[in-house]
Order: sequence, then structure tokens, then C-alpha cells
Amino acid sequence: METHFLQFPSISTLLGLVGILLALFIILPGFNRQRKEPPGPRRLFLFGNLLQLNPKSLESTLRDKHGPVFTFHFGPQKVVVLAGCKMIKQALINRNAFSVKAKSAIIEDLKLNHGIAFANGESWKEMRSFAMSSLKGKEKWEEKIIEESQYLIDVMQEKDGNQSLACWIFHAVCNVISSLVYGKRFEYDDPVYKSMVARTTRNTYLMGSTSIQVMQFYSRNLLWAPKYRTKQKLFTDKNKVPVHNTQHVRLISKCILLTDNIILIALKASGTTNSHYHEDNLLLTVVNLFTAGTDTTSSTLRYALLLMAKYPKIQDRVQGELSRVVGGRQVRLQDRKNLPYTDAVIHEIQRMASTVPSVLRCASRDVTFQEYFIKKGTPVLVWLSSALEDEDEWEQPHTFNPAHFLDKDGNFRKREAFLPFSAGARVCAGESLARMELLLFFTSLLQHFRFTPPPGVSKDELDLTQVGGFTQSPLPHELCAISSQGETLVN
Ligand code: HEM
Repeated sequence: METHFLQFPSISTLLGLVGILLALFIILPGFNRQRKEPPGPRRLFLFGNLLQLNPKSLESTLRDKHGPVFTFHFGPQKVVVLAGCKMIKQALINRNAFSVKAKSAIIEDLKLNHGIAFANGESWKEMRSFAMSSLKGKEKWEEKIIEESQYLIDVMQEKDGNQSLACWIFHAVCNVISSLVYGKRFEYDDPVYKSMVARTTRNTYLMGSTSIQVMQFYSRNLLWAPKYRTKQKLFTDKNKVPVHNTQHVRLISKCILLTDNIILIALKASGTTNSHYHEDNLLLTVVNLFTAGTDTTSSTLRYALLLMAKYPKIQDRVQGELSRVVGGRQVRLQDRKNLPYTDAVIHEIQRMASTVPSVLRCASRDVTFQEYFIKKGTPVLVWLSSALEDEDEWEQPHTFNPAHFLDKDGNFRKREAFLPFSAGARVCAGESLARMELLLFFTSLLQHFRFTPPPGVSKDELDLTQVGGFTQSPLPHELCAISSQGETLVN
């Protein structure tokens, strides 16, 4: 036996070995190519690429250098970033591999992974289609928004002196959702309502804050840090957070969503079973509609008025079109088709506002996207604002120019890269409602007021910078709202 091992290998064995080596030589690089990971900037120990965390560098520098699919390290956490219209559409619409929300320690810690926005799987599907059916009915919503815009105009005309337009707009938009969630609107100075609105704003801000988002990438244990606990208390303070409190939602017994579900629960008792209609899911669906539907729409409206004050000629043209086509009467949804300039301005406002700059998903399975391998579970950041500013798509990506949405004859034209509501299976569930609100609130405000910079400030000094976390909104600012009844300074 020993001698057998010491024997010189035969020619055929040698040829066989060479053949295997050659095959490996040919196959392996191809295999590696298939598993090539997206490129990205060099990372630092512990910090990853956090020091480069600046939207401008993500978008221009990194995208220019590494292409539209690249890797970015939030501390130790690797995230694949998708940028540019073509890449985003391909990922969200053509490929179904990125429709799962990424796991988040904070969301799990606060038990917010029920409902719609942070949920996945069958439960998400069920709650989403339930919410979508509750959001149906254009005529119903048109009436509610028109009624609420009248309240908004009245309160703005009644008040004297310095007042918070930001607050009134937020209240008005909240009331539209309240009519669905609670079955009624609230007076703007109702103390319960005021606290509910204040907490919704603060919670959305806290959830998206960089410190909280970054903290979770390091270690779940950091979420036990005293500072975070204090923040967490704000979400769960049962007596003070009405929309996060089952008891309160029950007390406001006209809550249509829950009433509908009580019917569904009765159906279940009678044999029509649906395991997803449990209390956590229903409550979080209410919370999601309330939070996703208010901050976004009201921030966009505030940005709209700021842009009008900064670009008075565009404001003139909108007001001119409104008075020519609609006159003094209330704008209705069916007027949209006869208001191409106004419609183009609203779209351009949304493009510039980029209210939801990105969404965080994850690869639901091992996937090769473009030429890159993305492992199952890898967080994928879909950089929506990169589509809204894509230099390959827009003539003047960084300039407020309503002509982006007009053809040469002045008709409204759709644009492929207009993705403020995202796309694909998880596209914004409230897109249709949001579009109605933007049209009706914006035109009502412009029919009654002219917006200008405050005294002593030139239009060039108005700052268009957007700030925030999950959602962006303009920096605090003042404007003058001038109506036939006088002039008011608003902020
Ligand atoms: C200008 C206003 C709005 C903007 C820009 C906006 C944008 C978005 C975006 C970008 C997403 C993420 C989609 C994704 O993950 O790919 C989203 C999700 C969502 N939005 Fe909106 N939204 C607006 C208004 C509304 C309104 C008025 C409602 C409801 C009343 C609403 C309800 C939702 C819900 C429930 C989701 C989660 C959808 C899911 O995960 O399946 N949004 N929105």
C-alpha cells in the first residue's frame, strides 16, 4: 500500500488534474464576478462612512464615482444605495426583490412593526388593502378637503398679528385624516387635538432623527441608553399620546376604521376568519395613516407657499390661470385638466420638496441586481430624491421650473422620473388623497391670499433648505399673507 502512494502518478491522472485546475480557473472568476458586491467608498474602523453622510456627497460624489448602485456603511452596518430614476424603477417595479421593509431595532423595540408602513408579509398585505379600501371615494374626500380648506381660510382671515401658518396647515391636513380615523374634525384650538398634533410631529421627528437612526446600526443594546429611553417614553406615554393609545382610540368611539373592524371581527365570529385583524394591527394602521398622511402633505404645502413667495412671477401665473379658468368659485378636482400650469407648478413643488427623500428596504432573497450580488437581508436604501434631481432626466434638475411638466403647447405632461410617492408594490398608500389635498388646499390658499417675503426680507433671502429625517420640511420662516381683508405676518 505504502509503495502505491509513493508511485509517480500516471499520465492520465496528471491530465485529469490539469483539466480540473483549468476548469476551476475558468469557472471561479466567473463565479466571483457573479458575486461581485456593489462598490463603495473606503470605510473607517467603527465609523464606516458616517463622516461622509451628507445628501450632496451621497448623491453627486458617490454616485458619480461608484455608479448608481453602491455600498455605504452606516457605522458597522452595510447598506446598498440605489440612485437615479432608471435604477430605482428597475429595482422597485421590475424586480420584486426589494419590497420588504428592512428590520429596524427601534421599530421592533417600540412594537411598531404592525399595521402598514413598517410591516411585511401577509399581515402587511391585508392591512394595506384594508386601508386602501377605506381611502377610496374621490367625491367624499373632495368634500372633506374643500370644507377643511374653508376653515383654514377663515382662521387665517380672522386672526390678527403674528400667527403660525405652519400650525394651521398641519391642523387642516390632520383634520382630513381625523375625519377617516375618528369620524370627525376637531377645532384648531381643541387642547386634546393640539396635543395629539404636537406629539405626532415630535414622534415623526424623533423617529427619523439621525441620532436614533445611527444608534440602532451600532447595537440594539444602545437602545437601552438613558437618553433613548427618555425619547422612547414620548412614544409610549399612555395618558398623553392619544393616537398611540388604544384606550383613547376606543373612547373616540366614532373611529370609523375601528368601527369597520368591529364589523369585521363580528364577521370573523360568524365564521369568516381573518387572523390579521387584531388590536395591534388595527391600532398601528390608524397610527400609520395619521403620521404618514399629515407631516408629508403639510410640509409640502408649506414649501409650496415659500416657493410662491420666492418666485412671484410663477405665483402671478398660477393666480392668473385660476381667475381665468375658475373665477371666484371653489376649485374642484375636475378643474385640474383645465389648469395645466397650476398642475405643473404643484408637480414641480413636489419635485423640489422631495418630502420623503429615501426609503429603507431590504433584499428579500439573494439577488443579483445589475452585475452586483446583494445578499438576502441586506438593507437597501432607495434614494428617491436622486430620481427627482436626476441630471439624465430633468432639463434643470436644481432649478424650480414648472416647464419640466409642460409640453411645447403648454399642456401638462407626465414625467417618468417623478417619484415622490415611490413606486411598485409599496408605493404610498395615500397618493391619491395627497394629490387631492395638494390641489385643493394650494389653489384655495392662492385664490384668497398673495404670499410675499416678510417686511425687510428680499425674495432672494428666502431660504429653500429642507431639513428632517424620514420626511423633510422647510426651515422655520416667516411670510406675509395678503388678502382683500388685509395683510398678516405668518410663520
Ligand atoms: C405629499 C404627501 C405624501 C408623500 C410625498 C408620500 C410619500 C410616501 C412614500 C415615499 C412612501 C414610501 C413608499 C415606499 O416604501 O416605497 C409612503 C408610504 C406610505 N404613505 Fe405616503 N406620502 C404622502 C401622503 C400620504 C397620505 C395622505 C397618506 C394616507 C392618508 C399616506 C399613507 C402612506 C402609507 C400608509 C404608507 C406605507 C405604505 C406601505 O408600506 O405599504 N401618505 N408615502
